[in-house]
Amino acid sequence: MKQTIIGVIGGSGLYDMEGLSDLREVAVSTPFGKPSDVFVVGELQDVQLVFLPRHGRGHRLMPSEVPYRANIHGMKQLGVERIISVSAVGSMQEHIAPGHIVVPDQFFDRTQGRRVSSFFGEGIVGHVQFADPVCRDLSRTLAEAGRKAGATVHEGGTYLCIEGPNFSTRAESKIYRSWGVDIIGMTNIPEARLAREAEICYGTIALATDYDCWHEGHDDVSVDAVVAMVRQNVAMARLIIRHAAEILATSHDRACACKEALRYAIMNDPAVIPPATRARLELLLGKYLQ
Ligand SMILES: CSC[C@H]1O[C@H](OP(=O)(O)O)[C@H](O)[C@@H]1O
Ligand SMILES: Nc1ncnc2[nH]cnc12
Repeated sequence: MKQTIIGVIGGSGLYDMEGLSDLREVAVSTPFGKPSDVFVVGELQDVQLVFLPRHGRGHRLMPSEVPYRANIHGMKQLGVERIISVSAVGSMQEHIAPGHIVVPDQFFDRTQGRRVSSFFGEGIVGHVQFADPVCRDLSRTLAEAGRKAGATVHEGGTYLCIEGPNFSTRAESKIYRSWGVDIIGMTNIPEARLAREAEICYGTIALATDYDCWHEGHDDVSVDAVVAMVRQNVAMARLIIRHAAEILATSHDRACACKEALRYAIMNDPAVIPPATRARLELLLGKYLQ
């Protein structure tokens, strides 16, 4: 039986995974530059787990500096079919308290166009569906794994992605709340877009660390507060991943549409795609450009 291969992108405060066996580090080069760090590959609960710290070890990269394309391409090269993103987020709703877990089902993009969030371009035009930006099956698994780990889990919710690196102004925070968003962060939207183009399932375990700056009864978000809350919950995040691995170990074959996201996405007459572009996208598109 083929082994399930899961990618984990660790966010703020999660720079390694404990409990992996047969550990090895894999440096991957991609047509889109160098990933955030070397990938750590190991076995967990009968699945192969591929771990990458989003901001690099030592947290060297700002949200707008993360090489998102290289990270997702690297995951694809290593055979990853499902990516679990772990992220620290601010809560935009009273009932989502710091320490709670949210598994978002929607994203709202407030980044400023400084991140390249598509593999297309340079002679190839593609448009993938993105109405449901996360994999429903993977997200259901993450919520189940979260409950099993004893976390308070909010299943579904809208993650608003800002450019950063600064946190929001109070006016922005209040306006975002009036839009009905649930959580706020700085990293997930490019990853979700690129994972979809790479036909990889994407789901997020978001740890609420603060109430941003809208809540009069709580301090405004600060790095200290985020780091303290992540530290308190990092063991739980790891346990959720372990439970998710347990569930996914027996469901290697994906029933979702993520695995075919590119089938009807390409606009080009294949004859006009420049050879260099075709070569660069071979891993992602080769099967559709025969
Ligand atoms: C340290 S607070 C801001 C920082 O934390 C979140 O990162 P990640 O999604 O990688 O956990 C947020 O998006 C910001 O990058
Ligand atoms: N309030 C907040 N805004 C943006 N990113 C965050 N990450 C954690 N808390 C955050």
